[in-house]
Order: sequence, then C-alpha cells, then structure tokens
Amino acid sequence: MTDSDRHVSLEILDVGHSYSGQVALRDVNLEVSRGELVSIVGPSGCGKSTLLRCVAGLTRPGRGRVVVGGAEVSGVPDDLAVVSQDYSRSLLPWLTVRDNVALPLRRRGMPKESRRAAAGQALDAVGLSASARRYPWQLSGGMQQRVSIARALAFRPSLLLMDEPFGSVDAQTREELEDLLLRVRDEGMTILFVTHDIDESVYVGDRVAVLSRAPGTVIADLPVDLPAERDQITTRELREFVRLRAEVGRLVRDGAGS
Ligand SMILES: Nc1ncnc2c1ncn2[C@@H]1O[C@H](COP(=O)(O)OP(=O)(O)OP(=O)(O)O)[C@@H](O)[C@H]1O
Repeated sequence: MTDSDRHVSLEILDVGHSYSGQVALRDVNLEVSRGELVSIVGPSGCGKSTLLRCVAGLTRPGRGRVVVGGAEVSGVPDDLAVVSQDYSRSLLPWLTVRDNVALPLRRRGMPKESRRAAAGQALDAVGLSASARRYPWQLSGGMQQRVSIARALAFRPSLLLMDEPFGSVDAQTREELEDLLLRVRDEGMTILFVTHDIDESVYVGDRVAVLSRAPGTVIADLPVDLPAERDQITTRELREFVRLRAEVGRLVRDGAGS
C-alpha cells in the first residue's frame, strides 16, 4: 500500500439513528473526498457526535450506510483516529506522555526507535516536547488535549475524526492547533471536524456542512472559497470569510428541524 492509497474517501448514505425511539439523526448524506477537511456545525444536541460515532464504527446506524475507502463500515476501521472532547478518558494514566503518543504506532508494526522518534516529532508540533516524560495527570486539561492531538498526528491515520477537539485549550493555543491541522490536511488526510465555533469551521474547512436542529440532517453543504494558504488575521478579514461566517451563523440559528 502506498502512502497515497492510505488516504480515503468517505460516504455517509441516508444515515439515520434513534436512541430508544428518540430520533437523533435522519437521512444524513455527505461525501468527503480524499484529503478533504469538512467542518460539521449545528445546534447543540443535533446529533454531531452520534454522526461521528457512526463513521467511527462505534455506533451502528439504525438506517443507511457509511462507506470508507469503498468498504462499508461494520466495526472500527484500522486506519482511523478519533480526537474527542473528552481528553480525560482518552489517555492512559500509567504511561508517560511520549508512550501514550507512541502506543498506536505499534499497530503499524513500527520499530521502537521509530515510534519514539515519531512521538517526539508530534509532541514537538503541539509544543509539548518538554513534557514527554511526564504523566498525563501531571498536565493541565489543555495540555492533555494537545497530547491526544499529538497521538492522532503521529499515527497519521487516513481518516481523522475530531469532535470539538480545541474546546478546552486557550485562544492562542487554539489558533496554533488550527494551523497545525491545516498543515496535516495538506499531507492528504481526510478529516471530519465537529466544532461549535463558526469562525473556526470556516477557517479550517474546505467545506462546512450544517446540520439542522434535532433530529439532525444536512441542511447546507457550503464550499469554503478561500485561498488554501490561511492566516489567522488576514484570512479572517477577507470579505468571503465574513460572508460565509454570517451565512453559517444564520443557518445554525434558523436551521429548521422536522
Ligand atoms: N448514548 C445515548 N443514549 C441515549 N441518547 C443519546 C445517547 N447519545 C446521544 N443521545 C441523544 O441524541 C441526541 C444527539 O446527541 P449528540 O451528542 O450526538 O449531539 P451533538 O450535536 O453532538 O451535541 P452537542 O453539540 O451538545 O455536543 C441528543 O438528544 C442526545 O441526548
């Protein structure tokens, strides 16, 4: 398998899901090309996390199908990483930060020295080299979240699912992580990125998919027609950025459910 073969497309086809008769998602259709970053926004409780769980193979959708790289998802795909809001449960407290980051690389059969080097590089990218030998419980919440992100980056999955990943970090770190994510996207990873932050959805996205109020369905799929090279200050000043931010904001506020 070549490196470019690892980057997959994703199809979400007529996906619906209910919890004990309560409909959380209905008729969700979304296609994501290889190497594309699609932001997903929508009102609280509209089913964004449920949708990511269906794509990750953690929840089997009651209706419809999810297809990753041409194959229907029936369990957790091998070549997938998830970064969720819940950093406190995602790291192993008995392993150092570096060993947490290196752990998934065993699945790739990578030799120990290469695992350590890849973990070191990813920690460097999120600004945590100095904490490599510490344990997760010795770090702040925001730092732990950066470790989870470093772990996903070191693994270099073909499909990366992120559920409000920067919600717990300070504003400056958040901007740095957004730019890091854009560099990763440039390497061809396919990314689904759930966020509550409308500015962020436009800044990092190639497209923004807006879900309606519960039960969630896609009510808009907007291309982000901004220069690929983004900058935290000048991109956010562009007329197209301001227009899109307003459009997404209006859709999230007014987006009708059934
Ligand atoms: N395991 C579960 N059991 C029962 N109901 C659930 C479960 N998980 C989610 N739900 C319900 O499904 C609906 C969608 O929840 P979900 O967490 O997917 O939405 P969300 O858009 O990610 O929410 P938020 O933006 O607040 O994080 C909500 O009404 C929620 O209460």
